[in-house]
Amino acid sequence: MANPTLDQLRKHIDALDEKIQALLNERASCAQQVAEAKRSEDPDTVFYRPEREAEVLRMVRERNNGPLSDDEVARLFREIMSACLALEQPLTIAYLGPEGTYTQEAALKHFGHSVQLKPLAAIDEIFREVEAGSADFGVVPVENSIEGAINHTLDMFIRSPLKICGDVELRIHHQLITNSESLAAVKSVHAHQQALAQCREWLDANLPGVERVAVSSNGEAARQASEDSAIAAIASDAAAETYGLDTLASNIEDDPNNTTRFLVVGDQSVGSSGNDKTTLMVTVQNEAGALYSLLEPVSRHGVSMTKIESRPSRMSKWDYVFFVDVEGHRDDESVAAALKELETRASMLKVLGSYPKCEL
Ligand SMILES: C=C(O[C@@H]1C=C(C(=O)O)C=C[C@H]1O)C(=O)O
Repeated sequence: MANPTLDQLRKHIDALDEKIQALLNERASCAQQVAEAKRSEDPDTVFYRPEREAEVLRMVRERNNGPLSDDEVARLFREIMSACLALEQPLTIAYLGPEGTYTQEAALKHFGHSVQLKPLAAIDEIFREVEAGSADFGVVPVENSIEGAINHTLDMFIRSPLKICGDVELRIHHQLITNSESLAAVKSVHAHQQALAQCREWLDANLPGVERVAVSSNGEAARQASEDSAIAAIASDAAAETYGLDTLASNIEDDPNNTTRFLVVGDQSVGSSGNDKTTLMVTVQNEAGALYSLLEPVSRHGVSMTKIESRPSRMSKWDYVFFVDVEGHRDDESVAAALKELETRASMLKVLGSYPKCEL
């Protein structure tokens, strides 16, 4: 059709929408049949399969020809799978709240919007909630590109039996959100002290002399802003959505690469997706060369180590627990061989989890 009219184009979109909707429902019925198939194989089955979801997202990206970007189609399919899974089994996800935190945004990015979210006040509460089975999974921050590791999260693994089932990276974009009409009407800016620090230059330039108030979280700051239009909060898009606030200025962070990584914790062992990583927790005797001898088999078996973090063991002074990330799944031949040797050299080795590399 040469130069179709607006009316013709809209009719075409209506026809396409009808097909998309029918296909979505066909996919959803298929997912319901998958649930039956899983149940007949094993009555105690888990319906959520992160390794399969990662594979679906990888295929979506690989076959994408635009004009929608790979990220955009992956995000759409993330939501489709979320809705399909909810028909099989609605998931409850505990996260570090209150509502409107970046952890909430990370939870929604990873699981999609068709889950039941449960905001909790502290990292250890999230672990306890999942351990008790009151939530299926938990989402907690683990490191920030500026601030470094979130020690509290790492320390939880020393005592918790939970496993890592996935991770999510989130670019931290700070928004100035408020009910104020304009910057001039803002009398104070509320946020977590880290967010205030990360937007210092912007605040100096755009809101000089305006009071800055540190509060317990950016979600709490947004809640306060929703009750008083003289207050602006620094928080996420999710917080603006949750509390019905307008965004007066976007992406006001001084460092545009500010990124936080979150862990998804649960009691599920995740199968191989073909593009995975494995997190280990190890301790060694406090003696010369111990750490080298521990990691030597990792390199000899051609396994690539991408990260190492140490924390006091809390058992005795100057004794450390190492958190090590390697590429691959624990069932991969090379990783399994390295782990077998590592076990004989470490005083304690725990595989915290093998999980798909983030596809979002
Ligand atoms: C449909 C399935 O169950 C769930 C839903 C998925 C989907 O919608 O594609 C993928 C994995 C599972 O979390 C499946 O395992 O294939």
